Amino acid sequence: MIDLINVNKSYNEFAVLKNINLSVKKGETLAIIGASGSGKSTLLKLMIGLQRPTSGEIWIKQQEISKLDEMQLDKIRLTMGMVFQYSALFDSMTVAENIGFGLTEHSDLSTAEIDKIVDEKLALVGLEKFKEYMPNELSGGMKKRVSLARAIAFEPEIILYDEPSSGLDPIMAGKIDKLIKYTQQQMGVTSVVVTHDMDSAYYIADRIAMIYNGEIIALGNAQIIKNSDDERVQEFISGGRIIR
Ligand SMILES: Nc1ncnc2c1ncn2[C@@H]1O[C@H](COP(=O)(O)OP(=O)(O)OP(=O)(O)O)[C@@H](O)[C@H]1O
Repeated sequence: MIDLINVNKSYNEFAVLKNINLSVKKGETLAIIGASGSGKSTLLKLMIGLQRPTSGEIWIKQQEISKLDEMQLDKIRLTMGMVFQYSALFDSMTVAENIGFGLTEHSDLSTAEIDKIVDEKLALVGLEKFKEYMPNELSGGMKKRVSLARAIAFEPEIILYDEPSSGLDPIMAGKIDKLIKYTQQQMGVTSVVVTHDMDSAYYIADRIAMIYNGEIIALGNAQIIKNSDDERVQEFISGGRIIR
């Protein structure tokens, strides 16, 4: 579904990602972990064509996207949802308008049909009562949930999440995790989730990839990551609390 082949990304002379080879299978949830600045968000941006690789190939559903123009990329993006780190809602639109925006712009659905979908997705994220609110009237966590509702409204085949539960209280973070699992189990969505939260990664992901200085240094299910004999992995997953 998503295949990165020998991908390198540099900003000016600085190599952020080095020779990344990674495949995400249809219906799989892959978590990407790694220290701040290790290149996780850049990896997500490459997958949705917001950044282009310096070299290498990025395949989304049998199409190599790294050399497509913006119009061709837009077509691919219509099959993908993205939940950004900072919600990225349209400030001048209500919650309902934000969630329905993609459908209004890119589908032939009637206003009533879109409204029904908006209601369904708002119920999924527990924000039924906030339909007519403006983003600036919501807390950070609520904005994140609206952003998630917007991403799933379109029923995309792929959803990319950039730290979906950061800044949320544990109960809300748990709810977001359950929703991510729901999109996989009920909608068959293929997901890539950047997270700092190891409990979340173990819960939601089929496999976890750890990036260290722009390279993938570990890849596998929770058991493989937990049992890794790489000190850098152990240090990260224990939150630096390893006793040497
Ligand atoms: N547009 C850009 N121009 C120049 N440098 C960039 C750009 N975007 C990211 N970088 C650099 O690339 C490196 C990786 O950034 P990236 O945002 O991918 O890291 P990250 O692992 O997602 O970090 P965090 O966990 O803090 O969000 C950083 O050193 C950052 O300064």
